[in-house]
Amino acid sequence: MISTTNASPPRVDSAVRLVHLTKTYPNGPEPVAALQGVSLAVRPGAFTAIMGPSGSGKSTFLNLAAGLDTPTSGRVIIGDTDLTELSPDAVTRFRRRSIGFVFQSYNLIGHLTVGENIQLPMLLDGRRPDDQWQQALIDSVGLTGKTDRLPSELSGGQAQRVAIARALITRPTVVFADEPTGALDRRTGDQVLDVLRGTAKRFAQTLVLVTHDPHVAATADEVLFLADGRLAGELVAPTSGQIAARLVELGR
Ligand SMILES: Nc1ncnc2c1ncn2[C@@H]1O[C@H](COP(=O)(O)OP(=O)(O)OP(=O)(O)O)[C@@H](O)[C@H]1O
Repeated sequence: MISTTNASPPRVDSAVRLVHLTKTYPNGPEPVAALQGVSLAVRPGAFTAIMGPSGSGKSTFLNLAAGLDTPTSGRVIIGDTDLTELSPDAVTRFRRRSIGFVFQSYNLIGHLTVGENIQLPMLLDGRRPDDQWQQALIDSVGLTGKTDRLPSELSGGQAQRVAIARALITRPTVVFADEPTGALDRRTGDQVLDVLRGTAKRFAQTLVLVTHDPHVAATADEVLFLADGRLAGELVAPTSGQIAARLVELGR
């Protein structure tokens, strides 16, 4: 279940809870109100897609929810931790442990091997991943036998599989993904999406994904729509046709 109101959501057992979230960018004389009072809760284990017309606030939403940027007002609660009450250093530490992020452009470290890239969030946190868990993850994303390669020796699809394993290695409370198939051709993108969705389901990983692609969003449990910085409805397990129709209504 996901709650999508512009008012305060009921207290629920949630992986992500946003309360009256606003973000205004001080763009000279004309500040931009990119988010205008968004409240929602994401159920643990759910796969939620975020969609909306260009400029509707999707990237702003993702950056705030993942602690990459700070809101103008409102609260971001991941599990039972309110990010907006933490110091910047504490947010960085919390993100390492409890938030995974998959970028469109992979963001792998070029001189580290596949295995080292995957382990990095654990190592930065002064921990070592459990060998069995790491192997299960590598197998699940289809990188068995490729852990000694360098990123330059990988295809785009393989690189994104590394990024997916890296995002999940800490068993975070939530993984956020920003257009994770946007740089891939359709066939490779579909395979990577299957890997992301399948691995998240297998390990009961909460996943929140921003996409422009109705075909990608149609694989989610729920699709949330943003328009002009506000929530503009949700669809549960929709078809890509239903999603496309909703986007047309919202003036995609
Ligand atoms: N760093 C920034 N400084 C100033 N304005 C910004 C900044 N980032 C975003 N905006 C503005 O905030 C609004 C929301 O932008 P955002 O990037 O969140 O939308 P989006 O839905 O992700 O768009 P797109 O689908 O085109 O990527 C837009 O009007 C945008 O111009």
